[in-house]
Amino acid sequence: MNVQLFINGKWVHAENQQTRSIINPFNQETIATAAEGTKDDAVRAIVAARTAFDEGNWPHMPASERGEMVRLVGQKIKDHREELAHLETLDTGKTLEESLGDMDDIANVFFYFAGLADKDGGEIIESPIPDSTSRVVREPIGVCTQITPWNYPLLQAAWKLAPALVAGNTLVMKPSEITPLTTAKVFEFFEEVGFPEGVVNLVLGTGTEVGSVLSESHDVDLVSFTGGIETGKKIMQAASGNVKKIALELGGKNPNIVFADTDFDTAVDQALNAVFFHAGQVCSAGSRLLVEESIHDRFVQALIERAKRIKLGNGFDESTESGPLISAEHRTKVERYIQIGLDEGATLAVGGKRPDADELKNGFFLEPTIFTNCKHDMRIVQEEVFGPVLTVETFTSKEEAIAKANDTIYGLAGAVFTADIDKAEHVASKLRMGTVWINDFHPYFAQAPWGGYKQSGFGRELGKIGLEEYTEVKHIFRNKQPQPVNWFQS
Ligand SMILES: NC(=O)c1ccc[n+]([C@@H]2O[C@H](COP(=O)([O-])OP(=O)(O)OC[C@H]3O[C@@H](n4cnc5c(N)ncnc54)[C@H](O)[C@@H]3O)[C@@H](O)[C@H]2O)c1
Ligand SMILES: C[N+](C)(C)CC=O
Repeated sequence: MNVQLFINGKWVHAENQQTRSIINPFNQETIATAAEGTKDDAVRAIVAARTAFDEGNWPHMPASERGEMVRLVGQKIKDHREELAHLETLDTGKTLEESLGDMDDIANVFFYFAGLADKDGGEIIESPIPDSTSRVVREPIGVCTQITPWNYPLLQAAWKLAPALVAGNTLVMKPSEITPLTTAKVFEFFEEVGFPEGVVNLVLGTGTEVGSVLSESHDVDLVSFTGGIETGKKIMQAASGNVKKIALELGGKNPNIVFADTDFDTAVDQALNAVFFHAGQVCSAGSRLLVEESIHDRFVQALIERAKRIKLGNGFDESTESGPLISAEHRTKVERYIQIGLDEGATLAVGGKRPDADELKNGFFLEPTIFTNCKHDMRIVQEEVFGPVLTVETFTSKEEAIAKANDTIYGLAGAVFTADIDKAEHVASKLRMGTVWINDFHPYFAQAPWGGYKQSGFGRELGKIGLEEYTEVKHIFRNKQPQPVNWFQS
Protein backbone atom coordinates (compact mmCIF):
# COMPACT_ATOMS: atom_id res chain seq x y z
CA MET A 1 0.00 0.00 0.00
CA ASN A 2 1.31 3.44 -0.99
CA VAL A 3 -0.02 6.61 0.57
CA GLN A 4 0.46 9.99 -1.03
CA LEU A 5 -0.27 13.62 -0.30
CA PHE A 6 -3.55 15.14 -1.47
CA ILE A 7 -3.01 18.73 -2.55
CA ASN A 8 -5.39 20.88 -4.57
CA GLY A 9 -7.50 17.91 -5.59
CA LYS A 10 -4.60 15.68 -6.71
CA TRP A 11 -2.69 12.76 -5.20
CA VAL A 12 0.99 13.63 -5.36
CA HIS A 13 4.38 12.41 -4.17
CA ALA A 14 6.38 14.41 -1.70
CA GLU A 15 8.24 17.14 -3.56
CA ASN A 16 11.60 15.41 -2.85
CA GLN A 17 10.14 11.90 -3.49
CA GLN A 18 10.98 10.78 0.05
CA THR A 19 8.94 8.08 1.74
CA ARG A 20 8.58 6.46 5.15
CA SER A 21 7.77 2.85 6.06
CA ILE A 22 4.66 2.47 8.17
CA ILE A 23 5.15 -0.25 10.76
CA ASN A 24 2.70 -2.62 12.46
CA PRO A 25 3.57 -2.27 16.17
CA PHE A 26 2.50 -5.86 16.83
CA ASN A 27 5.27 -7.41 14.72
CA GLN A 28 7.30 -4.54 13.22
CA GLU A 29 6.35 -5.57 9.68
CA THR A 30 6.07 -2.83 7.08
CA ILE A 31 2.41 -2.40 6.17
CA ALA A 32 2.62 0.63 3.88
CA THR A 33 4.88 3.25 2.40
CA ALA A 34 3.87 6.84 2.92
CA ALA A 35 5.10 9.97 1.20
CA GLU A 36 7.17 12.04 3.62
CA GLY A 37 6.15 15.63 2.94
CA THR A 38 8.45 18.63 3.16
CA LYS A 39 8.08 22.27 4.12
CA ASP A 40 7.45 23.06 0.45
CA ASP A 41 4.64 20.51 0.32
CA ALA A 42 3.08 22.14 3.35
CA VAL A 43 3.32 25.55 1.70
CA ARG A 44 1.73 24.23 -1.51
CA ALA A 45 -1.15 22.78 0.47
CA ILE A 46 -1.69 26.02 2.37
CA VAL A 47 -1.70 28.00 -0.90
CA ALA A 48 -4.29 25.60 -2.31
CA ALA A 49 -6.49 25.98 0.77
CA ARG A 50 -6.02 29.78 0.76
CA THR A 51 -7.01 30.05 -2.89
CA ALA A 52 -10.03 27.78 -2.42
CA PHE A 53 -11.16 29.90 0.50
CA ASP A 54 -10.51 33.35 -1.00
CA GLU A 55 -11.61 32.64 -4.56
CA GLY A 56 -13.74 29.50 -4.42
CA ASN A 57 -17.40 28.86 -3.82
CA TRP A 58 -17.04 26.59 -0.78
CA PRO A 59 -17.47 29.24 1.97
CA HIS A 60 -20.47 30.72 0.14
CA MET A 61 -22.38 27.53 -0.65
CA PRO A 62 -25.64 26.97 1.22
CA ALA A 63 -24.65 25.37 4.50
CA SER A 64 -27.11 22.54 3.86
CA GLU A 65 -25.15 21.58 0.71
CA ARG A 66 -21.88 21.47 2.64
CA GLY A 67 -23.65 19.42 5.27
CA GLU A 68 -24.84 16.96 2.65
CA MET A 69 -21.29 16.45 1.35
CA VAL A 70 -20.02 15.85 4.88
CA ARG A 71 -22.89 13.42 5.45
CA LEU A 72 -21.89 11.50 2.29
CA VAL A 73 -18.36 11.11 3.66
CA GLY A 74 -19.85 9.78 6.90
CA GLN A 75 -21.87 7.28 4.89
CA LYS A 76 -18.73 6.10 3.09
CA ILE A 77 -16.98 5.65 6.44
CA LYS A 78 -19.94 3.57 7.57
CA ASP A 79 -19.90 1.54 4.35
CA HIS A 80 -16.13 0.91 4.66
CA ARG A 81 -16.23 0.32 8.42
CA GLU A 82 -14.46 -3.06 8.35
CA GLU A 83 -11.75 -1.97 5.90
CA LEU A 84 -10.99 1.17 7.91
CA ALA A 85 -10.99 -0.70 11.22
CA HIS A 86 -8.60 -3.26 9.74
CA LEU A 87 -6.22 -0.48 8.69
CA GLU A 88 -6.46 1.21 12.09
CA THR A 89 -5.58 -2.02 13.89
CA LEU A 90 -2.66 -2.67 11.54
CA ASP A 91 -1.40 0.85 12.08
CA THR A 92 -1.86 1.18 15.87
CA GLY A 93 -2.03 -2.39 17.21
CA LYS A 94 -5.30 -1.65 19.02
CA THR A 95 -7.86 -4.46 19.03
CA LEU A 96 -10.12 -4.81 16.03
CA GLU A 97 -13.14 -4.51 18.30
CA GLU A 98 -11.87 -1.14 19.47
CA SER A 99 -11.15 0.00 15.93
CA LEU A 100 -14.66 -1.00 14.85
CA GLY A 101 -16.05 1.04 17.74
CA ASP A 102 -13.90 3.98 16.67
CA MET A 103 -15.27 3.78 13.12
CA ASP A 104 -18.85 3.87 14.39
CA ASP A 105 -18.01 6.93 16.51
CA ILE A 106 -16.31 8.56 13.54
CA ALA A 107 -19.25 8.05 11.17
CA ASN A 108 -21.51 9.51 13.89
CA VAL A 109 -19.28 12.57 14.16
CA PHE A 110 -19.68 13.22 10.42
CA PHE A 111 -23.44 12.68 10.65
CA TYR A 112 -23.76 14.87 13.73
CA PHE A 113 -21.95 17.85 12.23
CA ALA A 114 -23.71 17.37 8.88
CA GLY A 115 -26.97 17.68 10.78
CA LEU A 116 -25.84 20.90 12.46
CA ALA A 117 -24.78 22.50 9.17
CA ASP A 118 -27.87 24.64 8.59
CA LYS A 119 -29.18 24.99 12.12
CA ASP A 120 -27.58 28.31 13.09
CA GLY A 121 -29.39 31.07 11.22
CA GLY A 122 -27.74 33.83 13.23
CA GLU A 123 -29.30 36.03 15.88
CA ILE A 124 -31.37 39.20 15.73
CA ILE A 125 -30.37 41.70 18.41
CA GLU A 126 -32.90 44.18 19.77
CA SER A 127 -31.01 47.36 18.81
CA PRO A 128 -31.16 50.22 21.35
CA ILE A 129 -30.64 52.72 18.51
CA PRO A 130 -33.81 53.92 16.73
CA ASP A 131 -34.28 53.08 13.05
CA SER A 132 -31.60 50.42 12.98
CA THR A 133 -31.22 46.69 12.77
CA SER A 134 -28.62 44.59 14.47
CA ARG A 135 -27.81 40.98 13.83
CA VAL A 136 -25.07 38.48 14.60
CA VAL A 137 -23.91 35.97 12.03
CA ARG A 138 -21.30 33.24 12.10
CA GLU A 139 -18.85 32.96 9.25
CA PRO A 140 -16.07 30.50 8.47
CA ILE A 141 -12.66 31.43 9.87
CA GLY A 142 -10.72 30.74 6.68
CA VAL A 143 -7.82 28.33 6.23
CA CYS A 144 -7.54 25.81 9.08
CA THR A 145 -4.58 23.55 9.66
CA GLN A 146 -5.15 20.43 11.71
CA ILE A 147 -2.50 18.27 13.38
CA THR A 148 -3.34 14.94 15.00
CA PRO A 149 -1.65 12.24 17.13
CA TRP A 150 -1.21 8.49 16.65
CA ASN A 151 -3.37 7.00 19.39
CA TYR A 152 -6.80 7.54 17.78
CA PRO A 153 -5.68 8.48 14.28
CA LEU A 154 -8.94 8.78 12.38
CA LEU A 155 -11.12 9.64 15.35
CA GLN A 156 -9.06 12.69 16.27
CA ALA A 157 -8.98 13.72 12.60
CA ALA A 158 -12.77 13.35 12.31
CA TRP A 159 -13.33 15.65 15.30
CA LYS A 160 -11.54 18.37 13.32
CA LEU A 161 -12.44 17.65 9.69
CA ALA A 162 -16.22 17.45 9.95
CA PRO A 163 -16.90 20.72 11.86
CA ALA A 164 -14.30 22.70 9.90
CA LEU A 165 -15.91 21.73 6.60
CA VAL A 166 -19.50 22.17 7.68
CA ALA A 167 -18.65 25.70 8.82
CA GLY A 168 -17.27 26.56 5.35
CA ASN A 169 -13.54 26.55 6.01
CA THR A 170 -10.83 25.06 3.84
CA LEU A 171 -8.16 22.96 5.48
CA VAL A 172 -4.82 21.19 5.52
CA MET A 173 -4.67 18.04 7.66
CA LYS A 174 -1.45 16.49 8.97
CA PRO A 175 -1.91 13.16 10.74
CA SER A 176 0.84 11.66 12.86
CA GLU A 177 3.63 10.54 10.56
CA ILE A 178 3.49 7.03 12.02
CA THR A 179 -0.28 6.42 11.61
CA PRO A 180 -1.50 8.08 8.40
CA LEU A 181 -3.41 5.20 6.79
CA THR A 182 -7.05 5.70 7.78
CA THR A 183 -6.90 9.48 7.44
CA ALA A 184 -5.52 9.09 3.91
CA LYS A 185 -8.34 6.67 3.09
CA VAL A 186 -10.94 9.25 4.13
CA PHE A 187 -9.34 11.76 1.77
CA GLU A 188 -10.17 9.29 -1.01
CA PHE A 189 -13.77 9.63 0.13
CA PHE A 190 -13.55 13.43 -0.02
CA GLU A 191 -12.38 13.06 -3.61
CA GLU A 192 -15.15 10.61 -4.51
CA VAL A 193 -17.82 12.83 -2.98
CA GLY A 194 -16.51 15.72 -5.12
CA PHE A 195 -15.12 18.27 -2.71
CA PRO A 196 -13.88 21.25 -4.77
CA GLU A 197 -10.14 21.52 -5.45
CA GLY A 198 -8.15 22.93 -2.57
CA VAL A 199 -10.89 22.64 0.04
CA VAL A 200 -9.37 19.56 1.68
CA ASN A 201 -5.62 18.93 1.61
CA LEU A 202 -3.55 16.21 3.21
CA VAL A 203 0.15 16.54 3.94
CA LEU A 204 2.00 13.65 5.54
CA GLY A 205 5.30 14.08 7.32
CA THR A 206 6.89 15.01 10.61
CA GLY A 207 5.95 17.74 13.00
CA THR A 208 9.25 19.55 12.75
CA GLU A 209 9.12 19.61 8.94
CA VAL A 210 5.43 19.89 8.02
CA GLY A 211 3.72 20.68 11.33
CA SER A 212 5.90 23.72 11.99
CA VAL A 213 4.88 25.29 8.67
CA LEU A 214 1.21 24.58 9.36
CA SER A 215 1.55 26.37 12.71
CA GLU A 216 3.67 29.32 11.57
CA SER A 217 2.26 30.25 8.18
CA HIS A 218 0.69 33.70 8.00
CA ASP A 219 -1.71 32.36 5.36
CA VAL A 220 -3.36 30.18 7.99
CA ASP A 221 -6.20 31.52 10.14
CA LEU A 222 -6.55 28.72 12.68
CA VAL A 223 -4.43 25.78 13.82
CA SER A 224 -6.15 22.98 15.68
CA PHE A 225 -3.79 20.58 17.43
CA THR A 226 -4.21 17.37 19.37
CA GLY A 227 -1.09 15.93 20.94
CA GLY A 228 1.44 16.35 23.72
CA ILE A 229 1.87 19.39 25.94
CA GLU A 230 5.42 20.22 24.83
CA THR A 231 4.39 20.20 21.17
CA GLY A 232 1.36 22.28 22.08
CA LYS A 233 3.59 24.95 23.59
CA LYS A 234 5.71 25.08 20.42
CA ILE A 235 2.59 25.43 18.29
CA MET A 236 1.30 28.22 20.48
CA GLN A 237 4.54 30.11 20.01
CA ALA A 238 4.69 29.46 16.29
CA ALA A 239 1.07 30.55 15.86
CA SER A 240 1.67 33.91 17.51
CA GLY A 241 3.38 35.36 14.40
CA ASN A 242 0.07 36.31 12.81
CA VAL A 243 -2.06 35.95 15.97
CA LYS A 244 -3.94 33.05 14.41
CA LYS A 245 -6.56 31.27 16.42
CA ILE A 246 -5.48 28.07 18.09
CA ALA A 247 -7.18 25.13 19.70
CA LEU A 248 -5.05 22.79 21.80
CA GLU A 249 -6.21 19.34 22.91
CA LEU A 250 -3.33 18.16 25.08
CA GLY A 251 -2.55 15.44 27.58
CA GLY A 252 -3.97 14.47 30.92
CA LYS A 253 -3.14 12.84 34.24
CA ASN A 254 -6.64 11.88 35.05
CA PRO A 255 -7.81 10.98 38.56
CA ASN A 256 -10.21 8.15 39.24
CA ILE A 257 -11.70 8.73 42.72
CA VAL A 258 -13.19 5.65 44.37
CA PHE A 259 -15.15 6.02 47.61
CA ALA A 260 -15.65 3.07 49.97
CA ASP A 261 -19.45 3.11 49.53
CA THR A 262 -19.28 2.32 45.82
CA ASP A 263 -20.18 -1.02 44.27
CA PHE A 264 -16.83 -2.74 44.75
CA ASP A 265 -16.68 -5.09 41.76
CA THR A 266 -17.97 -2.47 39.34
CA ALA A 267 -15.40 0.06 40.53
CA VAL A 268 -12.55 -2.47 40.22
CA ASP A 269 -13.58 -3.36 36.71
CA GLN A 270 -13.98 0.30 35.73
CA ALA A 271 -10.62 1.25 37.28
CA LEU A 272 -8.94 -1.51 35.27
CA ASN A 273 -10.56 -0.35 32.06
CA ALA A 274 -9.93 3.31 32.88
CA VAL A 275 -6.16 2.88 32.83
CA PHE A 276 -5.37 -0.19 30.73
CA PHE A 277 -7.74 0.29 27.78
CA HIS A 278 -5.62 0.70 24.60
CA ALA A 279 -2.52 0.02 26.73
CA GLY A 280 -3.08 3.29 28.55
CA GLN A 281 -2.42 5.30 25.41
CA VAL A 282 -5.49 7.44 25.94
CA CYS A 283 -5.34 11.15 26.79
CA SER A 284 -8.10 10.67 29.34
CA ALA A 285 -6.81 7.38 30.79
CA GLY A 286 -7.56 6.98 34.49
CA SER A 287 -3.88 6.73 35.36
CA ARG A 288 -4.18 8.07 38.93
CA LEU A 289 -6.31 5.96 41.24
CA LEU A 290 -7.40 7.75 44.41
CA VAL A 291 -9.02 5.14 46.61
CA GLU A 292 -10.58 5.68 50.03
CA GLU A 293 -8.12 4.34 52.61
CA SER A 294 -10.59 1.92 54.26
CA ILE A 295 -10.88 -0.21 51.09
CA HIS A 296 -7.37 0.35 49.70
CA ASP A 297 -5.84 -3.07 50.41
CA ARG A 298 -8.78 -5.11 49.16
CA PHE A 299 -9.28 -2.85 46.13
CA VAL A 300 -5.65 -2.91 45.08
CA GLN A 301 -5.41 -6.67 45.54
CA ALA A 302 -8.44 -7.19 43.29
CA LEU A 303 -6.99 -4.82 40.73
CA ILE A 304 -3.64 -6.59 40.70
CA GLU A 305 -5.32 -9.97 40.14
CA ARG A 306 -7.30 -8.56 37.23
CA ALA A 307 -4.27 -6.74 35.74
CA LYS A 308 -2.25 -9.98 35.71
CA ARG A 309 -4.97 -11.64 33.63
CA ILE A 310 -5.15 -8.99 30.88
CA LYS A 311 -4.57 -10.85 27.62
CA LEU A 312 -1.96 -9.07 25.52
CA GLY A 313 -1.70 -10.00 21.87
CA ASN A 314 -2.42 -9.38 18.23
CA GLY A 315 -5.26 -6.90 17.81
CA PHE A 316 -6.77 -9.20 15.19
CA ASP A 317 -7.13 -12.14 17.63
CA GLU A 318 -10.55 -12.19 19.23
CA SER A 319 -9.13 -13.19 22.59
CA THR A 320 -6.75 -10.20 22.73
CA GLU A 321 -7.73 -7.58 25.29
CA SER A 322 -4.85 -5.15 24.76
CA GLY A 323 -2.34 -4.58 22.00
CA PRO A 324 1.22 -3.26 22.05
CA LEU A 325 2.47 0.27 22.55
CA ILE A 326 2.82 2.27 19.38
CA SER A 327 6.59 2.19 18.87
CA ALA A 328 9.93 1.16 20.31
CA GLU A 329 10.64 4.79 21.13
CA HIS A 330 7.39 5.22 23.02
CA ARG A 331 7.87 1.97 24.96
CA THR A 332 11.30 3.19 26.02
CA LYS A 333 9.75 6.42 27.26
CA VAL A 334 7.20 4.50 29.35
CA GLU A 335 9.95 2.21 30.69
CA ARG A 336 11.91 5.28 31.74
CA TYR A 337 8.91 6.40 33.78
CA ILE A 338 8.69 2.98 35.42
CA GLN A 339 12.32 3.37 36.45
CA ILE A 340 11.58 6.86 37.74
CA GLY A 341 8.72 5.42 39.84
CA LEU A 342 11.09 2.82 41.32
CA ASP A 343 13.78 5.42 41.98
CA GLU A 344 11.22 7.63 43.72
CA GLY A 345 10.35 4.81 46.08
CA ALA A 346 6.92 3.77 44.84
CA THR A 347 6.18 0.04 45.20
CA LEU A 348 5.93 -1.91 41.96
CA ALA A 349 2.94 -4.13 42.74
CA VAL A 350 2.62 -5.79 39.34
CA GLY A 351 4.05 -5.55 35.83
CA GLY A 352 6.83 -3.13 35.04
CA LYS A 353 8.51 -5.20 32.34
CA ARG A 354 8.15 -6.60 28.84
CA PRO A 355 6.13 -9.83 28.70
CA ASP A 356 8.09 -13.09 28.31
CA ALA A 357 5.79 -14.84 25.80
CA ASP A 358 7.54 -15.67 22.52
CA GLU A 359 4.58 -14.60 20.38
CA LEU A 360 4.85 -11.06 21.81
CA LYS A 361 8.61 -10.69 21.31
CA ASN A 362 8.40 -8.69 18.08
CA GLY A 363 5.77 -6.29 19.35
CA PHE A 364 6.24 -3.24 21.55
CA PHE A 365 4.47 -4.82 24.52
CA LEU A 366 4.67 -3.86 28.15
CA GLU A 367 2.89 -5.54 31.04
CA PRO A 368 0.06 -3.71 32.80
CA THR A 369 1.83 -2.00 35.68
CA ILE A 370 0.58 -0.82 39.08
CA PHE A 371 2.54 1.31 41.54
CA THR A 372 1.34 1.49 45.15
CA ASN A 373 2.66 3.59 48.05
CA CYS A 374 2.77 6.58 45.76
CA LYS A 375 3.44 10.04 47.15
CA HIS A 376 1.57 12.88 45.59
CA ASP A 377 4.64 14.83 44.49
CA MET A 378 6.29 11.91 42.67
CA ARG A 379 6.86 12.47 38.95
CA ILE A 380 5.14 9.17 38.24
CA VAL A 381 2.00 10.68 39.83
CA GLN A 382 2.29 14.14 38.34
CA GLU A 383 3.41 13.55 34.73
CA GLU A 384 1.59 11.95 31.82
CA VAL A 385 3.14 8.52 31.12
CA PHE A 386 0.75 7.57 28.31
CA GLY A 387 1.17 3.86 28.82
CA PRO A 388 -0.19 0.96 30.92
CA VAL A 389 0.94 2.41 34.25
CA LEU A 390 -1.33 3.11 37.22
CA THR A 391 -0.38 4.98 40.39
CA VAL A 392 -2.40 4.42 43.57
CA GLU A 393 -2.90 6.99 46.32
CA THR A 394 -5.34 7.05 49.22
CA PHE A 395 -7.62 9.63 50.84
CA THR A 396 -9.73 9.78 53.99
CA SER A 397 -12.12 12.64 53.17
CA LYS A 398 -13.80 14.00 50.08
CA GLU A 399 -11.90 17.27 50.52
CA GLU A 400 -8.61 15.38 50.40
CA ALA A 401 -9.73 13.46 47.33
CA ILE A 402 -10.70 16.67 45.54
CA ALA A 403 -7.48 18.44 46.49
CA LYS A 404 -5.30 15.56 45.29
CA ALA A 405 -7.37 15.09 42.13
CA ASN A 406 -6.94 18.75 41.17
CA ASP A 407 -3.28 18.99 42.08
CA THR A 408 -1.53 18.46 38.75
CA ILE A 409 -0.93 20.83 35.85
CA TYR A 410 -3.52 18.92 33.84
CA GLY A 411 -7.31 19.20 33.73
CA LEU A 412 -8.61 16.93 31.02
CA ALA A 413 -10.90 14.38 32.67
CA GLY A 414 -11.67 12.61 35.92
CA ALA A 415 -14.17 10.27 37.50
CA VAL A 416 -15.82 9.65 40.82
CA PHE A 417 -17.31 6.34 41.99
CA THR A 418 -19.75 6.43 44.91
CA ALA A 419 -23.26 5.33 45.81
CA ASP A 420 -23.93 8.78 47.29
CA ILE A 421 -25.11 10.93 44.41
CA ASP A 422 -24.97 14.19 46.38
CA LYS A 423 -21.34 13.45 47.17
CA ALA A 424 -20.68 12.59 43.54
CA GLU A 425 -22.23 15.85 42.32
CA HIS A 426 -20.27 17.83 44.89
CA VAL A 427 -16.99 16.26 43.78
CA ALA A 428 -17.91 16.75 40.10
CA SER A 429 -18.55 20.44 40.73
CA LYS A 430 -15.13 20.84 42.36
CA LEU A 431 -12.99 19.02 39.79
CA ARG A 432 -11.16 21.41 37.46
CA MET A 433 -11.50 19.22 34.40
CA GLY A 434 -13.22 19.41 31.01
CA THR A 435 -15.01 16.10 31.53
CA VAL A 436 -16.15 14.47 34.76
CA TRP A 437 -17.70 11.03 34.79
CA ILE A 438 -19.90 9.89 37.68
CA ASN A 439 -19.86 6.11 38.20
CA ASP A 440 -18.35 5.54 34.78
CA PHE A 441 -15.09 6.13 32.91
CA HIS A 442 -14.34 7.01 29.28
CA PRO A 443 -17.68 7.83 27.58
CA TYR A 444 -17.50 10.51 24.88
CA PHE A 445 -19.83 11.14 21.99
CA ALA A 446 -20.40 13.60 19.18
CA GLN A 447 -23.10 15.57 20.99
CA ALA A 448 -21.03 16.54 24.08
CA PRO A 449 -18.02 18.87 24.12
CA TRP A 450 -14.51 17.57 24.75
CA GLY A 451 -11.48 19.52 25.92
CA GLY A 452 -9.28 20.47 28.82
CA TYR A 453 -8.90 22.89 31.70
CA LYS A 454 -5.49 24.19 32.73
CA GLN A 455 -2.55 22.80 30.75
CA SER A 456 -4.68 20.14 29.08
CA GLY A 457 -5.39 22.86 26.57
CA PHE A 458 -8.18 25.12 25.43
CA GLY A 459 -10.91 25.14 22.85
CA ARG A 460 -13.51 22.43 22.61
CA GLU A 461 -14.19 19.69 20.10
CA LEU A 462 -17.52 17.97 19.48
CA GLY A 463 -20.93 19.29 20.45
CA LYS A 464 -22.41 22.53 19.20
CA ILE A 465 -19.41 24.39 20.58
CA GLY A 466 -17.11 22.17 18.48
CA LEU A 467 -18.71 23.72 15.38
CA GLU A 468 -18.63 27.25 16.79
CA GLU A 469 -14.86 26.93 17.29
CA TYR A 470 -14.56 26.93 13.50
CA THR A 471 -16.52 30.17 13.05
CA GLU A 472 -15.93 33.88 13.42
CA VAL A 473 -18.71 35.96 14.97
CA LYS A 474 -19.75 39.07 13.08
CA HIS A 475 -22.10 41.80 14.25
CA ILE A 476 -23.88 43.59 11.40
CA PHE A 477 -25.49 46.92 12.30
CA ARG A 478 -27.65 48.77 9.77
CA ASN A 479 -28.85 52.35 10.03
CA LYS A 480 -32.20 52.47 8.23
CA GLN A 481 -32.43 56.30 8.27
CA PRO A 482 -28.88 57.64 7.66
CA GLN A 483 -28.45 61.27 8.85
CA PRO A 484 -25.38 63.51 9.27
CA VAL A 485 -23.88 63.12 12.68
CA ASN A 486 -22.93 66.85 13.02
CA TRP A 487 -20.35 66.16 15.72
CA PHE A 488 -17.62 68.15 13.97
CA GLN A 489 -18.93 71.64 13.22
CA SER A 490 -15.97 73.21 11.36
N1 LIG B 1 -6.80 16.04 24.60
C1 LIG B 1 -7.10 15.14 23.69
O1 LIG B 1 -8.22 15.03 23.25
C2 LIG B 1 -6.03 14.20 23.19
C3 LIG B 1 -6.39 13.14 22.36
C4 LIG B 1 -5.41 12.28 21.90
C5 LIG B 1 -4.09 12.44 22.29
N2 LIG B 1 -3.76 13.46 23.10
C6 LIG B 1 -2.37 13.62 23.55
O2 LIG B 1 -1.47 13.35 22.49
C7 LIG B 1 -0.22 12.92 23.02
C8 LIG B 1 0.26 11.68 22.29
O3 LIG B 1 0.34 11.92 20.93
P1 LIG B 1 1.72 12.17 20.16
O4 LIG B 1 2.82 11.44 20.83
O5 LIG B 1 1.45 11.92 18.71
O6 LIG B 1 1.90 13.72 20.40
P2 LIG B 1 2.95 14.69 19.71
O7 LIG B 1 2.73 16.02 20.33
O8 LIG B 1 4.31 14.12 19.71
O9 LIG B 1 2.50 14.71 18.17
C9 LIG B 1 1.21 15.08 17.79
C10 LIG B 1 1.25 15.63 16.38
O10 LIG B 1 2.03 16.83 16.39
C11 LIG B 1 3.01 16.77 15.38
N3 LIG B 1 4.16 17.59 15.80
C12 LIG B 1 5.26 17.21 16.49
N4 LIG B 1 6.09 18.27 16.66
C13 LIG B 1 5.49 19.33 16.08
C14 LIG B 1 5.84 20.70 15.91
N5 LIG B 1 6.99 21.21 16.40
N6 LIG B 1 4.99 21.51 15.25
C15 LIG B 1 3.83 21.05 14.78
N7 LIG B 1 3.45 19.75 14.87
C16 LIG B 1 4.26 18.91 15.52
C17 LIG B 1 3.31 15.29 15.22
O11 LIG B 1 3.91 15.02 13.99
C18 LIG B 1 1.90 14.71 15.36
O12 LIG B 1 1.21 14.82 14.14
C19 LIG B 1 -0.49 12.62 24.49
O13 LIG B 1 0.03 13.65 25.27
C20 LIG B 1 -2.01 12.59 24.57
O14 LIG B 1 -2.52 12.89 25.83
C21 LIG B 1 -4.69 14.36 23.55
C1 LIG C 1 -10.28 11.83 23.12
N1 LIG C 1 -10.13 10.36 23.16
C2 LIG C 1 -10.60 9.88 24.45
C3 LIG C 1 -10.95 9.78 22.11
C4 LIG C 1 -8.80 9.97 22.87
C5 LIG C 1 -7.77 10.44 23.77
O1 LIG C 1 -6.63 10.03 23.65
